[in-house]
Formats: sequence, structure tokens, C-alpha cells
Amino acid sequence: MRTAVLLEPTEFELQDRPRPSPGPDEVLVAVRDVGICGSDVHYYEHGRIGDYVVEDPLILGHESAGEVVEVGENVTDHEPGDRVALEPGVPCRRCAHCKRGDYHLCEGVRFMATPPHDGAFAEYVSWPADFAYTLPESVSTTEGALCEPLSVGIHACRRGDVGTGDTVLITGAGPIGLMVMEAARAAGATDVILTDVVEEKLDFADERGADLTVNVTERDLNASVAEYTDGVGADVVVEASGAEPSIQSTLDVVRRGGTVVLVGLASEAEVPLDVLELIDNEIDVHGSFRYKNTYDAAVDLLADGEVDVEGIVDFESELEDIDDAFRRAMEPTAVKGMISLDS
Ligand SMILES: NC(=O)c1ccc[n+]([C@@H]2O[C@H](COP(=O)([O-])OP(=O)(O)OC[C@H]3O[C@@H](n4cnc5c(N)ncnc54)[C@H](O)[C@@H]3O)[C@@H](O)[C@H]2O)c1
Ligand SMILES: C[C@@H](O)[C@H](N)C(=O)O
Repeated sequence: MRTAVLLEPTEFELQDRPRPSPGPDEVLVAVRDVGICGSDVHYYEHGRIGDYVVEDPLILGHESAGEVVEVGENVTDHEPGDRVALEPGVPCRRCAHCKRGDYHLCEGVRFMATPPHDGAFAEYVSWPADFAYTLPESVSTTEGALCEPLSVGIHACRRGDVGTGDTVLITGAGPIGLMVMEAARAAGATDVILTDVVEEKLDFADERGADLTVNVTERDLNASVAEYTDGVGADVVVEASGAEPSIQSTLDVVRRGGTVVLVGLASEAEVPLDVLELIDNEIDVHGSFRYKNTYDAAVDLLADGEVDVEGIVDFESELEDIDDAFRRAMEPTAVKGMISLDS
């Protein structure tokens, strides 16, 4: 099968590798669509994310969907021809975190495209059947692949307990910020504010229905939020940029008694936050790591037309053009690139 393998930073090689066989509890999936995520781009550029280092050639790509072509002997709920979205993180199922239901926190998780585990820029992937979610006729495999970033958005909104009538401020209008906007709307938020430092990103967020966008390089965020919320502040602030000044600004724009959800990964592990402000204003601060139990919800939201994910795709490429696609994904105005495979 054809694969795109990252040999070292900025160097992909197209390789033919043996097609995998499904294990007894697995499905073999002919991959159709794979999104390019910021973490793929980071591995491509730098060869590492924190402690995760690409030491051996690695297949990137963890936002994927395709068609089942073969099933293992124990698999009863999938059959060849099913179109499925693949949840990329498979936990050990046995540790304390898995047993209490926090399988996304499993320390033995096998997460696609996180070294040393290969991802989905390949013609075929063999994957546990219970981490493959059947897509109804109305949901495309592009949308199936984008269940992954949508899941990050759903989980962040669940962590922030976003509810009916809420005003949600999202810092960072990249794909994750945009997916948080979709999930927040689906959860009942009536007012969504997005910030960014790139005007084109905010124009795009406007087109997608943001109620207010703020370019923080040009306008004072506190004043803009105060004006929009009559001085109250946002009910929930979801930080989706990873930029230190943005993380610090969250406490200034959340309302007293509100919630801050940190999704963006800061380049520095330590970011000063005013704990007295946090205590005085009784602000809940939550980390949000990947997701759990979101794929069924994501597929249902897509089937019901409650969210739009396909609209964030700004370019598509073939596997053979993966180098160009990654270079394009690195442009500051790029939002979401997809690699399409036709087996
Ligand atoms: N916690 C998780 O599970 C999880 C999952 C996926 C991604 N992430 C992280 O979430 C963040 C967003 O992901 P993405 O793929 O959308 O990244 P991205 O880089 O495409 O988007 C980030 C956006 O933030 C904007 N930005 C930069 N500085 C800013 C500032 N000071 N204020 C407001 N906006 C600013 C950028 O212009 C960009 O549009 C990244 O840090 C990523 O690593 C976390
Ligand atoms: C969750 C996923 O999208 C993220 N990029 C990660 O590797 O954790």
C-alpha cells in the first residue's frame, strides 16, 4: 500500500508498505480522507512536540475516515462497505483511568501519529472496530475525518459546561477555535466571540457566523468584551490559541463565577495567572485534553445538520502532493487542509 512517511523534519517519502491484516477485533479500512492537523505540521517542521520525538520514520495523520474492506473474526457490528470515522486514540482499557471512564487520560494510549505510533497517511489502516464509527449516508468521509477536531471542540464545551443562552469567548480562530464555535452553538450558546491576530482568520470566523470578532492586535479585548456583555464578561472562555498573552487574558474577560477552559498548548509550560483574581472572582479553570465519548455525538450532530465542519476545509491534495500540502498548511492564513486518497 502507498504511505507517506516522515523521515526527518520537512522530509516526507512516499513508500510502499505491506497492507496490514485486521486482528480478530479490528476492521481494515481503506482510508479516504485525512485532515492535516497543527500537530502533524509541528512534527513535520520540528520533528517533535515536547517529549514526543520522531526518532524513527513516522506516518502522520490522525483525523481520518474511510471504508471498511475487511473485518476481523470477532467483529459483528461492521461489515465491508461501511464508511467509518476512526477515533485515533485507543486506550489500554485496563488502567485506573480507563476503568473510571477517563479513557482519554490513559497513559498507555496508542494515539495515531504520536511517536512511536503510525497514523493514517496510508492507503489502509487496521483499527479496533469499537473505535470505528459508522457514518450514515448523509455524512461524507471528509466530515468523518473532521469528527476529530470537532471532538476536541465538543470535549472543551463539555469541560466548560457550555449551556443554553451562554456567551462563549474563544481565543484563537484556527480549526480548533472554529470547531469549539460549532460545538458551543450546538450546546446552546447564543453568543460566540472569537479573537485572533490574523485578520483573514477573523473574516472567516465572521463568515461562519461569529457574533463578534476581535483582532487583539488592533482592539482592546477587555473593552470589546465589556461592551458586548454590558460589563459582565463571558460565561465561558475557551482558550484555543496556545499564545501566552491570550492565556493570560482569559481571567480578564470571563465573568465572575464563570469558567475558563484551556485547550491551546502553550509553548512554555508555565504561564503566570493571577490566583487572587481567580479566587476573588470564583473562576473555574479546566484543562481540556483531547476527548472521550465524543464520536457518537459528533456523527449525530453532523447527521442532523447541527454543525458544519466541511466549510473549514480550504484545500485538498493527493497523498502524492503531501509536501506541497504541508507547506501550504504552514501559511498563517491556512485553516484546514485535507489529503484525499482513492484506493
Ligand atoms: N488540548 C487538546 O486536546 C488539543 C487538541 C488539539 C489542538 N490543541 C491545541 O489547540 C491550539 C489550537 O489548535 P489549532 O489547530 O486551531 O491551531 P492554529 O495554530 O491553527 O490556530 C491558532 C490560532 O490562534 C491565533 N493566535 C495566535 N496568537 C493569538 C493571540 N494572542 N490571541 C488570539 N489568537 C491568537 C493564530 O493566528 C491562529 O489562528 C494549539 O495550541 C493546539 O496545539 C489542543
Ligand atoms: C487531539 C489531537 O487533535 C491533538 N493534535 C493531539 O495529538 O493530542
